Amino acid sequence: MIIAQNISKDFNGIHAVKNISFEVKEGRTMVFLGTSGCGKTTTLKMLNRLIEPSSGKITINGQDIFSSKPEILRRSIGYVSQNNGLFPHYTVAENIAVVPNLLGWDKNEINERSDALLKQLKLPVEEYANKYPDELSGGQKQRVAIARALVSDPPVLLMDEPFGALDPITRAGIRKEFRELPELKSKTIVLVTHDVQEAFELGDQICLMDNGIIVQTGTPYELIFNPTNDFSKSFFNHQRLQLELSALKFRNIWNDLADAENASAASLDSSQSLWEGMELLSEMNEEKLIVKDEESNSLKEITIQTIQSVYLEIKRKR
Ligand SMILES: Nc1ncnc2c1ncn2[C@@H]1O[C@H](COP(=O)(O)OP(=O)(O)OP(=O)(O)O)[C@@H](O)[C@H]1O
Repeated sequence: MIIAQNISKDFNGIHAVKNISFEVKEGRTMVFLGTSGCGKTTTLKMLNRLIEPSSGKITINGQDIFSSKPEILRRSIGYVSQNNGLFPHYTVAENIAVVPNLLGWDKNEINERSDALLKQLKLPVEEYANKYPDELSGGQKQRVAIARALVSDPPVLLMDEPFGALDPITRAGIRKEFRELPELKSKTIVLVTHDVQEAFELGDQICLMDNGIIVQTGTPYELIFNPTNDFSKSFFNHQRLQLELSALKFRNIWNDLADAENASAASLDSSQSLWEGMELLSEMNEEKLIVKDEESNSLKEITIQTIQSVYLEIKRKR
């Protein structure tokens, strides 16, 4: 768990971050979202002391981060920087091995761990381990950067616009894979983005920032349906429909869906969003799809029409 209390950062008179506080629960993902220059990266980098706060207190899993040297602190915090930060003269395998070498792992252990990660990240070892970063596509470089950040299994992962340099299609694909990576399920993650859709897909919680302060913190649902101020309300206006459908999960509307009978296989689970349901219905060119709720072990069916009418009913009631 990360707790930041009243943290600020001044750069020679520029108040980049102004007395903000937030908490990230263990195993959860917090996304910092906001316009360029609002203080997201500065906030992120204060968590691993790449930037030293001007004031405030930060604890990670109960430990004051200022009680140990920054180099020691960073061994338990994975970090993916904006431009992937790979060493150009190191191969993929060598890039991934940097931290394990510092930690004194033996060669076999390093190979085994890095092979397993490359496999999870869909970069076959035989093909990629000996390549150099400039022989990789943008998406592949980001995967290597993620593998490198995860190699020592740190409990906390910080990511600064990890998919920022990718085209929208690659970006959406890698984001989906990222969400499903088993390795990430138990990590406490703080991610910075200016992409609203990305924040809604990846964040359990979103901190919306403007001009060095946190304007609102909440789940995607809270931010889109219950904005507490004019900034939050207008920030999402240009993509409101898509974001509302992304924030609504099938489990939120479970009782409004028809039971599915004789269903062989479910295509979606109830933690997925109405937006994902619409995308899949159109991608698969199906009239109906089955959604499963793991908790109650029940199945429901969805169509574009049911999604539309449930959504319109929710809007009507508000
Ligand atoms: N090293 C620095 N020296 C002086 N000013 C800085 C420094 N780093 C950041 N700033 C200023 O602090 C403010 C916040 O910057 P920061 O990089 O945190 O914003 P951001 O929200 O991450 O923006 P972006 O999305 O463009 O990366 C900006 O006004 C920026 O110019």
